[in-house]
Parts: sequence; C-alpha cells; structure tokens
Amino acid sequence: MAQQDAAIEIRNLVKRYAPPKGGEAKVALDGIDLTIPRGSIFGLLGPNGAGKSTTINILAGLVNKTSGGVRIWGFDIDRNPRNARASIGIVPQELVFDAFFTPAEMMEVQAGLYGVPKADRRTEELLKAVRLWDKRDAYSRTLSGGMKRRLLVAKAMVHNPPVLVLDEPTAGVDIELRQQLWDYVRELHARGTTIVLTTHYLEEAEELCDTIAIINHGRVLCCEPTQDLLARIDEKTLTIDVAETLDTVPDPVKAWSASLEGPHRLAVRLGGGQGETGRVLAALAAAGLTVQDISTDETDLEDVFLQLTRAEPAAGAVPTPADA
Ligand SMILES: Nc1ncnc2c1ncn2[C@@H]1O[C@H](COP(=O)(O)OP(=O)(O)OP(=O)(O)O)[C@@H](O)[C@H]1O
Repeated sequence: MAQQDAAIEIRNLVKRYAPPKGGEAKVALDGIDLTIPRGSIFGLLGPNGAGKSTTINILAGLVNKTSGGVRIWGFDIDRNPRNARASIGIVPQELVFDAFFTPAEMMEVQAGLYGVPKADRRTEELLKAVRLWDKRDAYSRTLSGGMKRRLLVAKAMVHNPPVLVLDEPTAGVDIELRQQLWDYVRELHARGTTIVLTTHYLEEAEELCDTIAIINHGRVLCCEPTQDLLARIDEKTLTIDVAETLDTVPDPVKAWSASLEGPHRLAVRLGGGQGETGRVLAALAAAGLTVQDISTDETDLEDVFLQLTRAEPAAGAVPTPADA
C-alpha cells in the first residue's frame, strides 16, 4: 500500500547484475523493502558490497532494477520517471568532474539539464551556502576534495528537490569540513528537505539520522529509530568465573539472560542500565558463590550485524523440516 507521507517507498526491490561471460549473475538486491518518511534524516548503513550504491543508483535512474517498485515523493519511477527524477537530488560517491568547468558554470549546466528557467536559478545562493562563492570562477581541478564534495551537494540541489541523497558523503573529507557539510545538511533539513545518507559508519549516522536501516547482502536487516538501535548496542556480556562447580545457571542470576559456558563460567547479558553489573555480583554473592574473575564484552555494531544476520537464513537456504 502506497504511503502518501513517504518520501521514498521501496517495495521488494531486486537487482541482479548480468553475469560476466561464463559466470553467474550477481544478486545485489534481494527484495529490499523500505519506507523513508518525509522530513526525516534517514541513514542507510551496510558494509562494503551490501547494496547501498545499487539502491541509490536505482533511485537516481542510473541503474535499472530487475523487479520491484520504487516511488519517490509519490511518483512511481517506471510510470512517472520525470517527476520522480525531479523530486530527488543525488550527491554521488565518486568525485567526478569536468576539470575545465568552474563551479559557477557547473551549476548553470546542471540547472539547464533539469530545465530550471534562468530566472529561477540559485547558483549564488547555493554556492554561498556551501561556502564556495569565492571559488565560483576557479577551475574545478584546483578545488580540494572537501570543496568538490560541497560543490556536488550544491549541484544536487539546483532543481530544489524535496529529497537529497548523499552516497558516502564523507569519504576523504576531514573532520572540520565534515562538520561544515553536516551543518549545511542540517540547515537543508531544517528548511524541509528529506535527507538520506549512506555510510559504513554508525557514528556518522548516529550523529545525524533519526532513523537507520542496516542492509547486508542486498536485504534489510533492520530499520528502526536511531535511539532503539543504539539501545541494542548498549548491551554487553559479562563473563564471570566462580570458584564453585556449577551444573546449571544459579537461580538468582536467572533474572538476566544467562548461560553456563563451563563448570566454572557464566555468561550474563545485560541491557544498558546503570549498576547492573553490581546487581549481578550481589546476586552471585547472595547465592554463596565466590567470583574469581570477571570480564565484559561490549556489544558493537558488528555484534548487532551478527545477531541480525544469524537470525535470518542465508539467501536461497533450504528450510529444514523444523522450519517448515
Ligand atoms: N555493475 C555491476 N556488475 C556486477 N556486480 C555489481 C555491479 N555493481 C555492484 N555489483 C555488486 O553488487 C553488490 C552490491 O554492490 P553495491 O556497490 O551496491 O554495494 P555498497 O553497499 O554500495 O558497497 P560500497 O560501500 O563498497 O560502495 C556487490 O557484491 C557488488 O560487487
């Protein structure tokens, strides 16, 4: 069902790249479902090869999907490609430029491509916003990596799209420029633009995004508010060695999710709450157990990936009778 308030709606999106001679087709997207709400700053996270760029390139009209449906600002990319295209601005991952164009020329050419009438062009406003107005007549080859990235953001906004997608925007951008870029992205968001960004880095998404989807092997592993995802990452595991021999998890520790890892070893999984370690130790002492050693293993994004990946059978896996 189409959601009127979705900025982008992706349903069962599949992309199979044609096989190289004698090889096998590559399934880059294996049935992606995503709803990106209007007004959000949405993070699309995933490791290398997860399918982020393929998804973005389908949105941009640069890659043809194999099957599935995509709507941008309510416009179906098959039935209404012009309106769909006009509703989105894409900041590509690669810094590809014509070295002999100046930033001002590039903005004008891009505006021309989108059919923006001369009177409606905003070259000055956009170049000022990304702090490149003083470089407007410089050859683009003389710009630094960070300046080029900012120029690409300005270029993606020439037609004033309601959705701006940034594909790995901070690759090769130093911390100061990254902050400037984020300030501008926040400003655009505050003025009503829906933002989608792809990244490898949770910290980056954490800083900006209100909702995060994690994809891997062309599938969505989770899509939830950033706060909920971070709560999962707050979890940790306590490994506790006791002097006594155990044949089961002691009763007082059963209040937590705990398992016996050996005759003297317990693993206890804790949420992010304050003082929980102390309560576990107090429970063990009350049960008459002597703690000899204790170590903690903080959950990080990799663990969340692993937990989510384990929960889902691999693509093409044959269900066992127990699954049926
Ligand atoms: N043109 C292509 N032909 C064949 N396979 C491709 C092509 N483009 C991408 N792939 C494969 O599709 C899968 C998804 O790639 P994609 O570039 O979408 O991932 P990504 O999440 O953007 O990764 P990265 O962060 O490295 O850019 C990968 O296995 C990749 O090798």
